[in-house]
Formats: sequence, structure tokens, C-alpha cells
Amino acid sequence: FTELESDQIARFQEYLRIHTAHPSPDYAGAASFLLPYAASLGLHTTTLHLTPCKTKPLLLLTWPGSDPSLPSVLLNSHIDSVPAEPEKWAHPPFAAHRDPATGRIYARGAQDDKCLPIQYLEAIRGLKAAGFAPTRTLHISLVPDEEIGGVDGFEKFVESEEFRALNIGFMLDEGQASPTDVFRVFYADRLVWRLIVKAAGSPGHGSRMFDGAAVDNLMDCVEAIAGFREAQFRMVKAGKRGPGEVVSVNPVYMKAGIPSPTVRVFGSQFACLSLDSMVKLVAVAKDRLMQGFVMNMQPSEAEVGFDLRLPPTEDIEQIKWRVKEEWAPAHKNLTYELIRKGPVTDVAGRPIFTATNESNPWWSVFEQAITSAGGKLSKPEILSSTTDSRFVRQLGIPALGFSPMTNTPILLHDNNEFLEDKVFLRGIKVYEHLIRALSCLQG
Ligand SMILES: CSCC[C@H](NC=O)C(=O)O
Ligand SMILES: [Zn+2]
Ligand SMILES: [Zn+2]
Repeated sequence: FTELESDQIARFQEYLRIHTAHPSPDYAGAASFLLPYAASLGLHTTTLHLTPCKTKPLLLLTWPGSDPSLPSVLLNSHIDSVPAEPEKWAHPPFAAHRDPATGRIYARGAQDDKCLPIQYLEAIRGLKAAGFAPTRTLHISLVPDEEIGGVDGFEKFVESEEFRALNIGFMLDEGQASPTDVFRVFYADRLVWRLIVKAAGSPGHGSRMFDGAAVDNLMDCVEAIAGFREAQFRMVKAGKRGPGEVVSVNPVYMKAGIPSPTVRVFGSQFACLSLDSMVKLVAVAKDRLMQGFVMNMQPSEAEVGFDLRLPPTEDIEQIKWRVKEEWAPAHKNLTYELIRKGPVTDVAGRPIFTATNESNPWWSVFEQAITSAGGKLSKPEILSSTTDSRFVRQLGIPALGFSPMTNTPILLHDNNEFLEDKVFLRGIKVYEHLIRALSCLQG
């Protein structure tokens, strides 16, 4: 690596070491890293507080263009990350360990999406060093709370006067890794719903066989949904549909059982016990702690939660019918809640997606920039998960999801999330091409 490249990798690692994971992301720490970094490159920096408590800053970095009357270009990235289970990782999730043999940098956020701000900023460094000056103004937004729905983040941002004043013409936001050497790009996100099904039923002794127990009723629901899920998944496995082109309905939690009180043993009690009964008591306590539930009672209530996602053009009415008639019918003692998360149509009442044809000049410029960077682009896809792009697309502003990570397994929200150093560095070059092209698109 050149000295510059080593520095770029080090800056990426430094950012990854900031604990930005929920439930208590260190936004202040991230801001004290990112703001002086951007200022050192000559960018204007602003911090917006969209919540009264001021604990969720939204950072805006600006490189003014020579023609500020033209709509600007926005590069977005969320600051927060999902939690990690450190004991299940090969390397600590906030150490940003670089494996010298493979060049893999392991960290929560390595792919999702803490590579982006560093790549944006280092691309700007490169462009400035090459004497490039943008025509359109370029903004970078670094936003809180994407991982928890963006209610105090991008959703408030798009409603703000500050956002309107930016006059955004086009946005690039995160995408997903590509396991092949072809870059992936996303023109839409699926819609997010939550489905919660509750079952009631007859309670009884754990040994009795009877009809209509709550868990039994809930299992009928789970089986019905599993059948639907399998049919959708089959289309993906057969290559007939992309992962964003089907309805997914995945169980994410299950709740049932009568909690058992934990056995507490005090020192004084221990004192009068024989060694034998002490060992037995510890075994009982351990057993109860592990299970946490009474083992010989069939509970009268049970619950399951599903993460439900629909392609933007899918008809929710059909799903509503299925839930009512097939998945959670009242005659099986099942009740449900179907909760919408985020917008389902744009301001004009149309499905939320960005055009990827001649009608969208930004699309052609994007495509050409990837080619000029020596990259190949796969057919534009619908993202199976959800990003802040939906808030921008909802306003009718074009936005594409893109993370320049080729030959990389998809590890967002997974254990041992990593990004290879060379892939990260190549991404900087790709953004140099993208920024050059997008910021000079003629009005
Ligand atoms: C309710 S919006 C949730 C947003 C979240 N984004 C990334 O994982 C997601 O679950 O896709
Ligand atoms: Zn993300
Ligand atoms: Zn995420």
C-alpha cells in the first residue's frame, strides 16, 4: 500500500472503533471524528438537531459547486449500527482487526455502512488533489437512527426546512455487497410491515393431550405462513425472482410459557446444608435458570412476530386477506396486528421507485461512471431490506442504493462482518468517478 492508502485504511478502522451500535450509539463520538475530518478537507460542516434532546445529531458536509443554482447531489450514510454478539465473533466487533493474511477488516458496520463516509471523504480528497471542482454542489449527510426506522433521523430530515434548502436533485445511499465481481445497484426498497399474531387457548397440565392449546393454535399459524414463505423462497432459489421481488415473511420472535421464579440461595442457607443437598440445589437452580419456564404447564397465551416485506408494487390488500383468512383465522383463537412501517406510496400516490431508463438522466450518468471506473454493473435490483432512500424517493427525488463492494459475501447484520482492505480502497476510486460525473451533470 502507498502511504495514502495505509492512512485511508487506518481512518476506516478508527471510525469502526467508535461504538455506534444500538441501543446506545455513540453519536457524539462519531461527530467528533467526522466533523474535523471533513473540515480538514475544506468542506463546510453543519450539525442539525432534529430532536429536542439534541442527542441525535445529523451531520451535513458540503462541497460548494460553481453553479449553486443547479439541484445538488447528496451522498448519504447512516451513523448507527445494529448490535453485535461479541462472544460469537472471531474478532471483537469494535476492534476493527485487520487480518494481515487476507486483508479483511472485521467490525460491526464494516459493510453496513461505515465504509461509506470514509470512501466519500477520501474520494473528495483525491478529486481535490487532482484539481477537480464540481459544477453542482455536493452534500454528504450522516444521519442517526436508520437501523431503527429513521423516525428521529431521515424522516425528520426530509420534513425540515434545511432539507428543502439543499435543493437535492439526486441521492446515492447504501446498497448491499456483491458476492461476484459485478457491482449491484438498487432502485427501490421493499415496504416494511410487522405482523404480530397472538393465540389464546386452553391451559392445562403439561402431560395432558387436548385440543385447542394456545401453542397448538399458534403452530397452525406458523405452519400456514411457513408454506407461503417456502413458495416465495422457491422462486428466489430457482432464480425466477430476485430477493427483493418476492414477499418475505420471517419469524423474528416467539413468546410463550409460564416463567419460573429463579431459585435464590443465600450464604446462610448454604451453611446448614450438607454438601450433597448443596450440589442438588445448585443443579436445580441452574436447570431453572436455563429454562426459565415452568415445564409441566401448557400456557393459555402464545405469540409470534414476523418481519414482513413487500415489493413496492405488491398489493397489501391481498396479504391482508391471507392474514385474516389463512394465517390467523379467528376460529382458531388467533388475533393479529398488521403494522405498517414507513411510506407505501410516493407523494403522487405511486409505488416508490427510481427510474432506471432514459427518462432519468442521473441513471445514465451513474451507469457511465461505473463503466469509466472499470466496473461492470448488474441489472438494477429492488433491495430486500430498507434504507433511508425511501424518504427521498417518496418526494419524487431519484435515489440509488449502492455500496461498492464486489467479491464480498453479504454480511450485514451478521456475525464476523468484514470488508477487505483492497475492496474498500477500490470503492474510493469508484466514488471519485461517480462524484466527478454526477456533480457535472448538465442542467
Ligand atoms: C422500519 S424500517 C427498518 C429499517 C431497517 N434498515 C436496515 O436494516 C430494515 O429493517 O430494513
Ligand atoms: Zn445500513
Ligand atoms: Zn443495517
